[in-house]
Amino acid sequence: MLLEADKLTVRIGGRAIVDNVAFSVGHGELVGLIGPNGAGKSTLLRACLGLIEASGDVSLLQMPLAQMTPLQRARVVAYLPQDHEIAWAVAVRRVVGLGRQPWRESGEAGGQIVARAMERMGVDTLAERRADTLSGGERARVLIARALAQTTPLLVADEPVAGLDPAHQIALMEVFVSLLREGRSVVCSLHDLGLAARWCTRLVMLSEGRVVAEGTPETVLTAENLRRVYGVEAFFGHADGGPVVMPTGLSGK
Ligand SMILES: Nc1ncnc2c1ncn2[C@@H]1O[C@H](COP(=O)(O)OP(=O)(O)OP(=O)(O)O)[C@@H](O)[C@H]1O
Repeated sequence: MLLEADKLTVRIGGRAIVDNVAFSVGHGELVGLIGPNGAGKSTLLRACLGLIEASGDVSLLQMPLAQMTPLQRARVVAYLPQDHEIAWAVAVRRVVGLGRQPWRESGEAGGQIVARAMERMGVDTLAERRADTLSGGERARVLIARALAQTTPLLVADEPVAGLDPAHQIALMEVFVSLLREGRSVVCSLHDLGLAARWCTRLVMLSEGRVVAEGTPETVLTAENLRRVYGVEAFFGHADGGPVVMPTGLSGK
C-alpha cells in the first residue's frame, strides 16, 4: 500500500469532522474521494499527509507517517491543495521547479523533469510568465505541474479540476491515468460525479466524516446513494465505452 490510514479521526471543537475512517491507496489506483460540501474530504486528505492533527494510524509506503521527516514525506507524496493561489511574482518555470526541492538536486539537474511536467499540463508556453498574472485555470494547471515535477509515487489532489474548462478537465484525468501506467497512484477529491464515474478506478464516498460507500464507480454511484448522500436524482447511461452519471435534479421535488 502507498497510503494506509486506519481509525483516522479529526476532532475540531468537540466535533468529529473525520470519524474513525479507514482509507487506503494501493499501487496503480486512481481513487476518487467524493461527498457533499463539508463531508470532510479536505480534512481527511490533510490528515493523511500529517498537515492537521489527527488520531489513528497513517502510513506511507508501510512507514508510520509520524516517524517520517518532512523530506521523506515529500519524496513519497505530492499534494495539490484546494486553494490554487499563487501569490509570488516569479516565473511559472520557477514555481513548477519548486516541485524538485525535496530531491536536493544541484543546478539544472531537474530542468528536464520540470519541462516535462509543464508540457504535460500544457503550461510550457507560459514558462516565462509571472505566475501571479495567470488566469484561475492556468494557475491550477501550473500547481498541478509543480506536483507532477515532484515525481512522487503518490499524488494527493484536492479538487484538481476546480476552475478547469471541460477540455482541460479531461486532459487532466488523462494525465492521471498516464501516471498509473508509470506505476504511480493518485487520490483526488471530486465534485464532478461524471468525471468520478468515468476515470476513477475506485471511489470512496464520504458523508459527515464517515465512509458511507466504497468500491467501483458502478457500485458507489447508485441512484440510492446519490439520493441519500447528496439529495439528488441523476441520469445514468453509457457513452464511448464508459459510464455517464449526470445529476438532473434535487430529490423530493
Ligand atoms: N479548522 C476548522 N474549524 C472548524 N470547522 C472546520 C475546520 N476545518 C474544517 N471544518 C469543518 O469540517 C467540515 C469538513 O470540512 P472539509 O473542508 O474537510 O469538507 P469538504 O468535504 O472538503 O468540503 P468541500 O466540498 O466544501 O470542500 C466542514 O463542516 C467544515 O466547516
